[in-house]
Amino acid sequence: MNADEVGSGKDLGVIRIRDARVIVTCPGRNFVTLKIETDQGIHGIGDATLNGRELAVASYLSDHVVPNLIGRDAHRIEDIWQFLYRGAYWRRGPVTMTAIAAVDTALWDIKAKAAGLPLYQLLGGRSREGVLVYGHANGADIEQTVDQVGVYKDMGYRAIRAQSGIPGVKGAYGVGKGDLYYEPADGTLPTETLWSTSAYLDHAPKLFDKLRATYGFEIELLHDVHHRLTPIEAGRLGKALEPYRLFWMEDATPAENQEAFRLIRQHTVTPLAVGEIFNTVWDCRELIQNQLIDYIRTTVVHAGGITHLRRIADLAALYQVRTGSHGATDLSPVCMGAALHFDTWVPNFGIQEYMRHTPETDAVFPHDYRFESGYLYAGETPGHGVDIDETLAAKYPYEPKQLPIARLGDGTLWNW
Ligand SMILES: O=C(O)C(=O)C[C@H](O)[C@H](O)CO
Ligand SMILES: [Mg+2]
Repeated sequence: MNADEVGSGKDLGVIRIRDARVIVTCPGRNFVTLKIETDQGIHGIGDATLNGRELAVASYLSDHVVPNLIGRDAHRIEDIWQFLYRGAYWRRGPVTMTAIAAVDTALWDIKAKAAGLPLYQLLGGRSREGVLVYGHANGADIEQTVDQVGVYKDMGYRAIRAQSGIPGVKGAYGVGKGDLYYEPADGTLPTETLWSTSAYLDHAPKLFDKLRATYGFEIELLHDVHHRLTPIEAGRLGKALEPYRLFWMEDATPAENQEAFRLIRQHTVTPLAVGEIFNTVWDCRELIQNQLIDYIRTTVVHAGGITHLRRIADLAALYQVRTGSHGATDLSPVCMGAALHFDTWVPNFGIQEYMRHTPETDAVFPHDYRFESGYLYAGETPGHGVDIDETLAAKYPYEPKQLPIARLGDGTLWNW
């Protein structure tokens, strides 16, 4: 942001929204960003990226939301949130909630800039110095994954998610091309992958056995099942992984049926994390209130912005469920910046996922957060500390890309 945009703290009267527009850019992968401008010269931005379905949110914003924003007081974040949620009549869902999140994030950015404060100060101030993050180590086989965990350890990570290719399974989830920048949305039409539960259940404990034998128990290890097991299979895996003391087992089974997690809980004390595809508190209310999970992974961009994420975190706090926000590369640096301010404040913080963006993406979204010794630190710039270079963004036009699908050996469509 420009120095002349920083408010004196006296700009908390009415501040009118003058213009709002959607910017779609593809510096290696697609990102959708909403930029809101005000009559005070202050602007705010919000991430609106929904991987593989980007243009649906872009249209929702441009065609249906932006006309409703012009002339409104940007300080009335809660009222605008309620207007967009209740006013649409059609509540919830990823497209709606991602669009609302973009508006909400941009408005918090504006309010914090107007106040001359970093966003975490407006949320209630600092609860911690740094935000513990986990990185992604993956490899084509166990040996490669073990080596990659070493690479992340050497970079200073204290918590590492480990995924490995599975013998006989083409395109197992989470296995990239061996570099730091894994991106699964890789085809104009979805890439078809294969899934075998029995091969996976046989393989996964061997990976963690080797990791603990190599690196001991000081490092935190995480694992993402990516929605592929039935509840009883997930219970079995959780039990098999208990000796390796995972920080969490993520998305062990699809969570439309929240009750399914009770069965998993009955069989294992491996901590459970879920929620990256949830959009509202209603998607996780039973999971939280019945203490069926340990970490809730809802994030700023897909769960209605800072305003709604705070409601989810407050409910979770009542039940000792901690946050562990999604932070894959399809969430733009704008989401990451906002998430880090949220994480710096939220009392029941657990961990933050952090997949590094490519240098091209970082150049389009200049930001002030930084990584050091396993922690990310939100900056002190007023606002959420992330901006967009529109000239550079315009050099990377949208490219249609979809996420893969998975099938069983007999051709049955499974969960990717
Ligand atoms: O980062 C994770 O935990 C994921 O599961 C990443 C998702 O596959 C990704 O965000 C889909 O777009
Ligand atoms: Mg995941």
